Amino acid sequence: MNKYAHITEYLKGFLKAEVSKRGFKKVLVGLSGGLDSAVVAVIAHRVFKDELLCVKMPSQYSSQNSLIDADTLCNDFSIRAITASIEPMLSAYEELNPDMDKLRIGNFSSRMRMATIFDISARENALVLGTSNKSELMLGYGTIYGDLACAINPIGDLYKSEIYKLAKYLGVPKAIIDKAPSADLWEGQSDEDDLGYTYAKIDSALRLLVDERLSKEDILKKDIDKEMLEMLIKRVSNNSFKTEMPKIAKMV
Ligand SMILES: Nc1ncnc2c1ncn2[C@@H]1O[C@H](COP(=O)(O)OP(=O)(O)OC[C@H]2O[C@@H]([n+]3cccc(C(=O)O)c3)[C@H](O)[C@@H]2O)[C@@H](O)[C@H]1O
Ligand SMILES: Nc1ncnc2c1ncn2[C@@H]1O[C@H](COP(=O)(O)OP(=O)(O)OP(=O)(O)O)[C@@H](O)[C@H]1O
Ligand SMILES: [Mg+2]
Repeated sequence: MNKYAHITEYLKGFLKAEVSKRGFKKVLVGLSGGLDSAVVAVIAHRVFKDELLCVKMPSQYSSQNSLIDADTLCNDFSIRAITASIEPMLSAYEELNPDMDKLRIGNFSSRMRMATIFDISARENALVLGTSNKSELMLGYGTIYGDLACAINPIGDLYKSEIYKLAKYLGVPKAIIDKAPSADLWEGQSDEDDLGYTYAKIDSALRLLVDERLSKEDILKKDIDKEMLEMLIKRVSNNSFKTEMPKIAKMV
């Protein structure tokens, strides 16, 4: 069996077991029009069919292409979807806080989406599926208690470069595969511009650092850019809190 066919079957089994173990039948996916949520939606649809509901949550900063790409995916795969705009909440908060920079607006947008989809999860008696990949999780490239929040994440152990291959295998529309990954939190945002390097380069180094646990010295012998490696080591260490539970004071 092809590697990505095998991964798909494994993730279908994982989702089925984990959702049923928690006593649920329905799942939600926040659908942005980007690659990660498209892959999660297509795999979840194979398992849950009409018990999957995708939630599109545009803001005034979402690009028009993202909205079109999300609709194309839903049409191609007959996936159920609703729209819940975060624009009114975001505008109201921005009016009260006119000094916010784009990073704060972006993180606030991400948390408004989290609040919205978790409210819908209560209404629908459904679980929220996560869409953060391993590259993002390792680098802390996501908003804590925002897009990182979920009940179950099927793609958190797959690097972005693997998500591309999985998307191709699943038949995700070409427009979604071909466009640059973007958090779409402000106009023109691009993951690879924010991070400074392509995911192909980042993932090659992360594999050596995280999976093979090689030392910095040994990684540098393998033709990896020194500045990038130093950035990655710093990010992995500084952002590890994003994948941990809050520390609780133990009474002694
Ligand atoms: N050591 C520590 N232990 C526990 N908590 C710690 C902490 N250091 C900071 N914090 C807390 O964490 C906050 C900072 O983290 P956070 O709020 O996440 O924000 P931050 O890491 O500053 O920014 C999030 C990054 O992820 C990107 N992003 C966001 C959303 C979606 C996507 C996407 O790809 O779709 C990408 C975004 O563009 C930005 O580069 C601090 O304000 C503080 O409250
Ligand atoms: N407009 C939106 N509507 C619904 N959900 C969204 C929206 N924007 C972001 N999200 C949620 O936040 C997640 C994080 O965004 P991120 O950009 O990392 O993933 P993506 O858009 O699915 O893929 P890509 O990284 O290729 O752009 C999305 O997968 C999605 O679940
Ligand atoms: Mg995106």
